[in-house]
Amino acid sequence: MMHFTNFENKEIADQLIQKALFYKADPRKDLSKGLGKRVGCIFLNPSLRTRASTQIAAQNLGMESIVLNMDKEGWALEMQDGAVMNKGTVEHIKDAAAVLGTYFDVLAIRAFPSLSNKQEDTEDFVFNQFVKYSGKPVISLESAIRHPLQSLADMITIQENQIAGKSPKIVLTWAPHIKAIPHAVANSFAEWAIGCGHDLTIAHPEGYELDVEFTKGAKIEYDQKTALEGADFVYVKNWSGFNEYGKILSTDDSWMLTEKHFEFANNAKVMHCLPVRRNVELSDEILDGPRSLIQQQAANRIYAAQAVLSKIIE
Ligand SMILES: NCCC[C@H](NC(=O)CCC(=O)O)C(=O)O
Ligand SMILES: NC(=O)OP(=O)(O)O
Repeated sequence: MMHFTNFENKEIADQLIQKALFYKADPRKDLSKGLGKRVGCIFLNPSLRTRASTQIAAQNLGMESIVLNMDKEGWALEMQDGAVMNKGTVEHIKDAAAVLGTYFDVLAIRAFPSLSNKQEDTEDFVFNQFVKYSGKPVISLESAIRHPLQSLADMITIQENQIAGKSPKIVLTWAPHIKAIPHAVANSFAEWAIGCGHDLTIAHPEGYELDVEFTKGAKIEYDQKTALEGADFVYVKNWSGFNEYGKILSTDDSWMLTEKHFEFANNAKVMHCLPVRRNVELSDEILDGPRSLIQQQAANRIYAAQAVLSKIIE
């Protein structure tokens, strides 16, 4: 495996899940595996979990990690080939990524979408500029269209909580938000859940259809109540319009999950990648109650990153 950017196949996903569970049982089992290796974690956007868990994962493997908050501390990067750089940008991605490639054995990049330039976002243009010019294995720390380390942690969490012998019903439901939010977490969750062979229903108001590249194989349901019936796992996430790109199309607060939504899914567990807008996307009673898997998901981010780093440095 050269890069870790998307779901490849079920066999690799299962291997990564097993490896992550192996590290969860004994985090320092491979403490010398990464000795002498260095990962550069490049952030073009904010992060709590991804920033900390990736560094802890590297440390558990004996690797060094260096974090660069390029959005705040780096030079303003030019992304366009052939640009005449006589305005705000200071350094071309060609030069910056090539330098990073000489400093690090592995690069890990967070590059959110603009939510205004659909074509560039859909091509994952900024993220792929790092891949193109660094010449090193690249791990996605959430790109414009995917968040695979989150999805791997989510698949681990589902495996830990599913009832043996029962194929779980998984629902990804849209929830309200005050801002236009990226599609990456929802896209990736759908890609991984479907790829891992799960039964996935995606519920959202009409107009919030995600890119079908990620959702083919899932049932689409416009009525949240119908979607939630008999659910075992409910993944809550806001995203902005994809067809009407980057737009907020609904603020209907009846989509905010509360305990009363679980009348016909009493045993359902609730998942969210965090950060969550409490009492906008999800109620306090759910987040602080026995259905919530949010802390387990966040904990599993360490072992997901450790499994991926371990495989990449092999
Ligand atoms: N890395 C996890 C989620 C990151 C991002 N959330 C946000 O931007 C939340 C911003 C806010 O709530 O103001 C998203 O949903 O893709
Ligand atoms: N879930 C997640 O990726 O969190 P951060 O944005 O805080 O890294």
